[in-house]
Amino acid sequence: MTSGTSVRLGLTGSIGMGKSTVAAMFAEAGVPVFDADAAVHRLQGPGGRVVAAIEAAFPGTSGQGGVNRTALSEAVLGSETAMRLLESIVHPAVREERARFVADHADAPLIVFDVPLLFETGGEQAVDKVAVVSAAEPVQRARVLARAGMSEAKLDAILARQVPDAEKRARADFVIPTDVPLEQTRAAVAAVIACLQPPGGG
Ligand SMILES: CC(C)(COP(=O)(O)OP(=O)(O)OC[C@H]1O[C@@H](n2cnc3c(N)ncnc32)[C@H](O)[C@@H]1O)[C@@H](O)C(=O)NCCC(=O)NCCS
Ligand SMILES: Nc1ncnc2c1ncn2[C@@H]1O[C@H](COP(=O)(O)OP(=O)(O)OP(=O)(O)O)[C@@H](O)[C@H]1O
Repeated sequence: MTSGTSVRLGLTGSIGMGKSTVAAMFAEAGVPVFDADAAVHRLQGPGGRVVAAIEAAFPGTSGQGGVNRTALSEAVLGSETAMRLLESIVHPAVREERARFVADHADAPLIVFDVPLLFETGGEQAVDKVAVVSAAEPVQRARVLARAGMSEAKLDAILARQVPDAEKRARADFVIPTDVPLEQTRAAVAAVIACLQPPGGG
């Protein structure tokens, strides 16, 4: 690793596993975090630069507030062709935002990319190490099904498009558990930081 470049940690995990919670722990520890989902919300929000392309591809799925995610979700979930079309619009724009983030944090010893679809999009090629956030399936399902607008069918449609948790754990360099007390999750985050960013940045 030449000087001046950051160690890049990919942070991923299936729906409801705790990525956002763990990403916040990295941020609290002073590690710059790129949140891909937040980038998608910006890009799809009011004035977002992919709104016009999404409306052209999926007429009626946007309005004054940008993309109507409920309408868009109904238009694409369950259709592999439609989801791939949506991804072809959104993912390049996310990659551009990620490149800007890297340039803005060139001197940080460690940076984190919080990317839900890291393995699904080959994003692991762009990072040095991967940490997977994981919990037992019943815990995961209970969390997600407690969300407004979620259903068993929608959850299963999403999970069908995500690399299984067991495969993510096998391919990861680190596994961060979230079906444990928050302090244990926080300790796991600290251990990953200590491993990748030794004191003194050595
Ligand atoms: C499909 C959409 C409209 C659903 O929006 P909605 O607000 O209902 O759900 P939300 O965005 O919170 O996603 C819920 C869960 O689905 C997962 N998910 C989102 N997109 C995808 C996808 N293309 N493939 C598999 N899982 C996905 C997320 O990781 C999350 O765990 C939205 O997720 C979207 O625009 N996805 C395409 C862009 C994308 O691939 N985003 C993933 C992060 S890079
Ligand atoms: N260590 C933990 N102990 C208890 N609850 C946790 C822990 N970590 C995360 N959670 C809870 O799990 C739920 C899902 O967490 P979070 O929103 O971070 O998941 P996510 O992977 O970002 O979800 P999505 O993929 O849908 O965006 C939240 O209610 C969060 O409070």
